[in-house]
Amino acid sequence: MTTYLIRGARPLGSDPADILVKDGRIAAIGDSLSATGAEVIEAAGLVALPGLVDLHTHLREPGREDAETVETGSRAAALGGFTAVHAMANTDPVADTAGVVEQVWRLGQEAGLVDVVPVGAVTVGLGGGRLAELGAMADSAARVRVFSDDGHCVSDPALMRRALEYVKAFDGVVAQHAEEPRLTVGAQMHEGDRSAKLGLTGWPAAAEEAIIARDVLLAEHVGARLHVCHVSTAGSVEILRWAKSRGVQVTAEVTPHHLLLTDECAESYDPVFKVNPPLRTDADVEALRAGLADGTIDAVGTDHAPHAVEDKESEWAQARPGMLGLEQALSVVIQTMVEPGRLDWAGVADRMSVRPAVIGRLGEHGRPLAPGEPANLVLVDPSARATVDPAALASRSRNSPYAGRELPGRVVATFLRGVPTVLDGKATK
Ligand SMILES: NC(=O)N[C@@H](CC(=O)O)C(=O)O
Ligand SMILES: [Zn+2]
Ligand SMILES: [Zn+2]
Repeated sequence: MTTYLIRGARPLGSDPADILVKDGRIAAIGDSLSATGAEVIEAAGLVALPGLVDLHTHLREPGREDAETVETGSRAAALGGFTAVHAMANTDPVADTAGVVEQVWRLGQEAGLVDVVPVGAVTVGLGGGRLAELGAMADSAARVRVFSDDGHCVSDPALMRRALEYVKAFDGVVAQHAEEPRLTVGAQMHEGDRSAKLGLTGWPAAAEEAIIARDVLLAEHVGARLHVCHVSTAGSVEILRWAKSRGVQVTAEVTPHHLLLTDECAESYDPVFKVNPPLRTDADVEALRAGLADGTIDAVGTDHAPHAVEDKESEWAQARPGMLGLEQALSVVIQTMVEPGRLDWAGVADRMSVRPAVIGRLGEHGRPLAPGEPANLVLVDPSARATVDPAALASRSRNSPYAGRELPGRVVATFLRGVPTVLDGKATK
């Protein structure tokens, strides 16, 4: 294994130091380190962070390999600075058995670009009718700890309660897509002045908030862990703040797109901006940024949702919801949180690596940058700026909501257990 000497990087944005990466681990951090035979990486001006961890990625394999595969999504993740991603269960077949989660886990190992951690479905076929074999998925080689019907809400409260009780036995967590389905029939965008003006059926904030309120009460009642996916409204942040103040074991994530974009994007009628939950208002965006800054929202989760051209480039009402996120997530967080002074680099590491790793119970990720720790790390150039070109993305799909936007921050290198998956901003395989 090659030894790497990373020279003059700023760990979590602190003063420059050298980082020696040897045998898959951080061997030393200090001034003027030297190591014979080491490959030197000049990192002056670069910030070193622990490898990013995504709690919410759609990789589309098995079933829609034309939109993304475990390999192409892994490459997009590595280029975005990630060393672990949780692969959502809404594949075809659905990841609701030990067999399917082991298949996804194995494909991730073979690609070798990030640790692909399968999420198990809560209910059989995402049907919302009966619980999937949660215990078998937890005991499988994939060691599933996060369970979600994402794309669908576990809307039956009795079933949600049973899922929470079940996963408690192995320290698992239910990640809820909070959407009361009776309130979102035919919904196309955020319900408000703009949906009225555009004549599109609205997705009211209350459809999300009602489920979050119900679920935090259930999590409190049974003493289990709940995670809320893609929180999108100011009211949701308030409910989470209240629940946390009561000691409920609830965590939450916000997507990069909900931190940056609003329902104003829908005025273009460009379906690239169609997503669930929908882009909301300026006031919601502000509340999400404040919630991420004060820790009410624990993590950034990309909800990277690749879609093939024919599923996205159609009329708004026909287009599938979802947008890409992995390759620009860190840049969006730099723009919305770091540059305005709302999160420092240690805060970025906390919300994009440490806390998501803890929520997913990934022992080898989200660790401190310290000697002896696994060398999962990313080097970022915060001063670089680039315009997003969807054609240049590693994802197999092109549905980036950031096309043509200039964003700050460039991932220069990513290391997975001491092996570079990205060097000079390019994937190594
Ligand atoms: N976010 C989306 O709009 N779509 C996701 C499903 C989901 O996250 O709910 C997808 O799988 O495409
Ligand atoms: Zn969802
Ligand atoms: Zn999703």
